[in-house]
Amino acid sequence: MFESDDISGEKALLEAQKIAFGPVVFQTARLLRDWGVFELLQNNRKGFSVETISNKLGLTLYAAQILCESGFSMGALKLENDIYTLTKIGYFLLNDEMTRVNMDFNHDVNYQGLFFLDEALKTQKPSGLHETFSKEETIYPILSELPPKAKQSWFAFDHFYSDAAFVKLVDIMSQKGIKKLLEPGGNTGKWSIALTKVSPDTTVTILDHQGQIDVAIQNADANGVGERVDGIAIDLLDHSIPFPNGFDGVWMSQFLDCFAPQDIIALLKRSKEALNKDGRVYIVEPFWDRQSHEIGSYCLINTSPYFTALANGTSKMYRASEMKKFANEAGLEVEEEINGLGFGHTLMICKVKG
Ligand SMILES: C[S@@+](CC[C@H](N)C(=O)[O-])C[C@H]1O[C@@H](n2cnc3c(N)ncnc32)[C@H](O)[C@@H]1O
Repeated sequence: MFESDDISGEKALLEAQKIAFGPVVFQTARLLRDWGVFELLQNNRKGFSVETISNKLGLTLYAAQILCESGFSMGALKLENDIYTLTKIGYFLLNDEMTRVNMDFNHDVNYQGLFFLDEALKTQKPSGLHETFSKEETIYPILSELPPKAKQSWFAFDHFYSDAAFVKLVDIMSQKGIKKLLEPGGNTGKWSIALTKVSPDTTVTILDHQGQIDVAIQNADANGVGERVDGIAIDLLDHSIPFPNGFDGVWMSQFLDCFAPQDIIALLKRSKEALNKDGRVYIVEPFWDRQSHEIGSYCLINTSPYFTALANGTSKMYRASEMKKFANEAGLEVEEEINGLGFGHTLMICKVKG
């Protein structure tokens, strides 16, 4: 994975420039996508001159030149005999859903805040969040109050990955005969709704901030499962508050990555205390050491600085080996691990250590 040293010095120097100009190319690629250049060229395979592109899209010739020349340099556009056409990279930038949600998330949520990454890494506070959106300790209490584009891109990013994993997970979990499930970080209720819809004997209790609980309850009502989805507003970082107990399972999806190791261990201990005798803790995470392709690992590893600068200053995307260690320290052991769910999520089923 990421074997980058097996290239010529010249290639390496070019790769280094791609990193040095990364933010520039990111912005031009985004505008080539959002201002219709990629789409125009996708619909016209023979391509157009920059003059025609500028005329057809109502851009100044200068704007079209700036964007198309950058598009050519990044490999998203081909330039032959003064005619631009779309390449495979341009095709993915335009059409690939994962690329789109990653780009929107990085622009609308992260871009400005990442300028403060150094301070965030030094202070372990989300300095980027403080400089852009809010003075709160973490992004989570204000998720539902983010500016509209940031809010939309945050939720689209979160849901894109978990929704894909939920398809198979609903199958797996609906066969477990769970009556009472506790869901810390249940967010807008996507999982609780998906599961209760196919499991008529299951009830789910969400623990989250009030803003998310309100949306989750509204969504559950709209989906006809409101009677079996409830929520408790709580600051999950206050480890002096025990979880409610008597549950067959505690479900945490894309949730533990929002916390530093010591908080994960404390949350897992509180989860353990919430279980019935034969209960299990279910951890769903995209671990970067469990990806079948380096594309997944690349996306996950580079999501971590969002957690530093914007989310909380302390968490990251973890490796499965790290999570196993945390579970162990909390008095749990991983009984089963199911990999390859959705775009590369893992389900870790944990039982209380005997
Ligand atoms: C990344 S989202 C996970 C969403 C969902 N479980 C999924 O799989 O898509 C994390 C959730 O944890 C909640 N959360 C994070 N820190 C929290 C805290 N300290 N107290 C309460 N909820 C918290 C957030 O509000 C958010 O809904």
